[in-house]
Amino acid sequence: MPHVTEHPDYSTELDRLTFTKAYIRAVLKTAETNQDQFLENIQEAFKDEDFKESSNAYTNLLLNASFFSMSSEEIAALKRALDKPYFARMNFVREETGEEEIHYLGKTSLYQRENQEPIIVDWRSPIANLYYEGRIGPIHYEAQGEEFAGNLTLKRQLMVEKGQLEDIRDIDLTTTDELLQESLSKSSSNRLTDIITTIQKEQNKIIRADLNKPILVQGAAGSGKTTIALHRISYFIYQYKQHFNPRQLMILAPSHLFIDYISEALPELGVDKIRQTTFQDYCLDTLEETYTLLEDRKLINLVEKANEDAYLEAWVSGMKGSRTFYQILRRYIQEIENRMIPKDDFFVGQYRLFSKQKWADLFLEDYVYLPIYRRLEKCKSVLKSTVDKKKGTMTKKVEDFYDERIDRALLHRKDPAKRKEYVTKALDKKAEMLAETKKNLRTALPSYMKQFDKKKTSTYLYELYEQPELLVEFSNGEWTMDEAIKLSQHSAKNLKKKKVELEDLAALLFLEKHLYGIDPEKRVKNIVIDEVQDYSYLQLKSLQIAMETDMFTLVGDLAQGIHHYRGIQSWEEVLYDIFPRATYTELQKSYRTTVEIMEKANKLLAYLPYTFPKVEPVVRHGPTPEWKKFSTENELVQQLTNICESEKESGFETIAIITKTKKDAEAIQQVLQDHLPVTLLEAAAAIPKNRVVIVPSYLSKGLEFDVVIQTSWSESFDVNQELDVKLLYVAMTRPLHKLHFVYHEQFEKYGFID
Ligand SMILES: Nc1ncnc2c1ncn2[C@@H]1O[C@H](COP(=O)(O)OP(=O)(O)OP(=O)(O)O)[C@@H](O)[C@H]1O
Repeated sequence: MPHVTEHPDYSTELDRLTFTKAYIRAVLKTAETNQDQFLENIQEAFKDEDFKESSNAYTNLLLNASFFSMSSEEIAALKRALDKPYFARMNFVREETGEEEIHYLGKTSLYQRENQEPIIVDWRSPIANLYYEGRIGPIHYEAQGEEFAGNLTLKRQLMVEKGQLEDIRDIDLTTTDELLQESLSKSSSNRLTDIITTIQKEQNKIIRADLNKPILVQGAAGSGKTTIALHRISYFIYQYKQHFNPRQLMILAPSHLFIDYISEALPELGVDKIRQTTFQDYCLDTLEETYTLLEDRKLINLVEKANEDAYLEAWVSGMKGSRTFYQILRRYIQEIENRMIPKDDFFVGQYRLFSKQKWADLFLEDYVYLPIYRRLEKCKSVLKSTVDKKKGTMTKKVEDFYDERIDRALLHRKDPAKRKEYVTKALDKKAEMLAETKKNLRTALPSYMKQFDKKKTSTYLYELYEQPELLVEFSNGEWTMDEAIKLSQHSAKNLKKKKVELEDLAALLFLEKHLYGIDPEKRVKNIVIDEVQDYSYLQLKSLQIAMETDMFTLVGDLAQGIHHYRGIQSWEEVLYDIFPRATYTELQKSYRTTVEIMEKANKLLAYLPYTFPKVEPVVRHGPTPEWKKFSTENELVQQLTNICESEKESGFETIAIITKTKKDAEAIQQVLQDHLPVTLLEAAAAIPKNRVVIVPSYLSKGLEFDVVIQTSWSESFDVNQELDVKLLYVAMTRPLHKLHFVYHEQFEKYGFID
């Protein structure tokens, strides 16, 4: 490979880099000091620099520069940019002007203060799309609804590390594949990184797809789903920075372990301010009442116990996440709405102030957009103002009635004693009737409102669980009484004590939204869900209803649907039923692992009850997965330590021992900890650096490691069990470079993949 200095444009590029860094330093210094010093700083920054070309032009530009203030985020981004201000350059001859424009692409943009000419163009800007989409030659792009055409004359990668120009590659001479290969062959650091230098065309399409529409991506293991989702958020924030605060965006990840895993990429992409949480935590935080979340052991029990109880739990989970249960909840809400239509008109004393029909019109039509209890409040306030309005007339009617009688008596009763007696009585009666009317005016409304139950969300769900006959009725015959009883027995008792399962949270969110509404502070405008295949129908539907938006970015892989007992079974129901506006894309190419590893993993797909096209690995070769057998504990320890040590020596940084069950993971940690520094990964933990990790397969989903050792000590995989196949598939698709199998001799090699 020729040395970077041999490139014909080396000195131009070096100049440009020096200029850019100096400019950034000057801008930073000024931003951190004050406006008056800006020019002084600029002059100082450049006094020692001797540009071969255009130095006068640069200096002139700078002398005329004016300062404008920067936010702390912009300052942080620029500081990061000092090490690597940009990663690519392109030359574009605009058809309109015929002039050649030179653009340097980086993670953040930088403009010349004096004339707003870009020094660095943000990778998310419209023009940068040319770099990802286009080849050298005629091309066009869109910005603010307008089409621009021209000719792309140069596409160049500039490798800058720690501020030094390390390499220059002209694309179309070097293939994009080669650059990708290099990027993929690097060692992983246990954390996800950004890929802006090597975003592929099909990935770019998803990142930049219409931001006003939901998208659903079915992507093979390692196809970059998580990475793309984060880049899309970054793109969104860039496009809408004037309109959206990043807090209005939320990413829902499967666990805190996963949030830790993606944490490094977030500030780099400028998306660290978005909300990052799990579905469970979001619901617990959003729901008004306080609940205790029961540990979700369904998958563990299915894998480790596989007994009747485990199957029952999983079955209940499926029922509670189903479309039918959603319909049940909807009908239940309708029934609760009906309970809020009064049986009688509203009277104060004998005066009819409001008819039940008028109430029904308000409740079911005018205010239907509000949650039930807010509607109730509204109707109540309408009644209250009617009472207030009628108050005067009603008391006046009483007064007039008695005053007229008294007047008549005064005029026509001749006998003074009788007259006095009559008038006194009438005055007493008047006072009594006025008091009664006032009392009626005071009490009629509160007592009328008593007919409407005020129950908490959890009580409503409890009452539904507790009445299997209601479940059957609202299911429109889709559930049998037996099924409803089973669900009821499983769920009602816990809910009474405010103990909930993950599955209850979706139902509570749905009910709360309809009964009391969701605090606007807790609503977000745009939601990204990773590992969406593990969500149930109801989870997605409730989230969509609670957020009052369909702006979701959903990424997942059905082949990794290890929570399939509750998860969605096909994308059709998500697309047709929940997100009809969504665009659907498939990503078949896998970037994570080698051809040799993917070939083995691909064999597993044939055992799943879906038709998956084979995952195509980006052509990158590595060793074929190796098999090692052991029979004793000592042998196991020996095998694992040998592999770990030799892989570390070969320079691999991250190594994971992946087991099928948590039980096996714990057992292996016990026997291994005196021989190797190992850490057992927990769902709520962070991923340690520089330690071999032991992790059960279901927790490793979404993560990646340089080397994976798949171990079976007391548990093997049954090819006839869908869950087993998926768990093994997840484990086998985690490594970037090498995969080893270390298995107990009692289990034949998993013959189906050999
Ligand atoms: N265009 C690209 N350039 C460089 N690396 C890439 C590219 N696309 C994906 N990768 C890398 O491939 C690996 C897999 O990406 P990611 O974890 O986002 O995939 P995924 O589809 O979410 O996988 P899984 O389904 O297994 O969780 C990561 O190391 C990522 O950096």
